[in-house]
Amino acid sequence: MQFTEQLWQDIQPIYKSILEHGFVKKLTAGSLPSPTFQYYIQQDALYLVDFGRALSQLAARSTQPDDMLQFAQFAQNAILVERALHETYFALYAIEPQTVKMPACFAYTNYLLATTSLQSIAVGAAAVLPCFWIYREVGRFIYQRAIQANPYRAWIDTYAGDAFDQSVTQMLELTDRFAEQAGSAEREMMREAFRMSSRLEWYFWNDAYTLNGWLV
Ligand SMILES: Cc1ncc(CO)c(N)n1
Repeated sequence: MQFTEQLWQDIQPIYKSILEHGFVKKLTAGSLPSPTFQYYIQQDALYLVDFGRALSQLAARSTQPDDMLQFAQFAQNAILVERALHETYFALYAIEPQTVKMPACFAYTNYLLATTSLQSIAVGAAAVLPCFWIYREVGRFIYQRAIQANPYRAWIDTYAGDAFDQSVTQMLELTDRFAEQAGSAEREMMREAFRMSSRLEWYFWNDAYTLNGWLV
């Protein structure tokens, strides 16, 4: 079994909770209230900048130029997607960027930055993998069920599309290669990082769904 197959098995209960979450259900049905989606988009714009920063960190720390190029391209893409959010959804809803990260976004971005900075590249790669992989799977899940006139069609098409699929495949190959070179203790840390980021993906949607803010 490929290492990444094991990672996916590990998170089955988390992934199931994501597919069953009200945010994903209502996004699929097209009935997600627009303030909920706006909250999500505003937090995601903040998330994507730090996600790009985490990927840049992995690029800088790569020992192989090919890996460096790959991570740098992923980082560039995160910022391009962030820009696209502004051009589409921020304009559509006439909303301003948010400046405050809410709890899930704060936890997730800080986790990604700390892990890609302080742990090995292999563990850092495992921490960023759910951002790719879960979005592709959730994107496809929604795509297969959503009607054409879904108001969130552009979002669905991005994550169910070929371009995103290609980067996920590349990220999976990288992770499996890192795992082959890692010892068993490091592989355990990779599993732990993958699981933690997967859990934080759930929290990210849950914060939007509940319009969660700082309670104190
Ligand atoms: C929270 C989150 N995770 C993953 C992605 C996809 O890169 C995204 N845009 N936002």
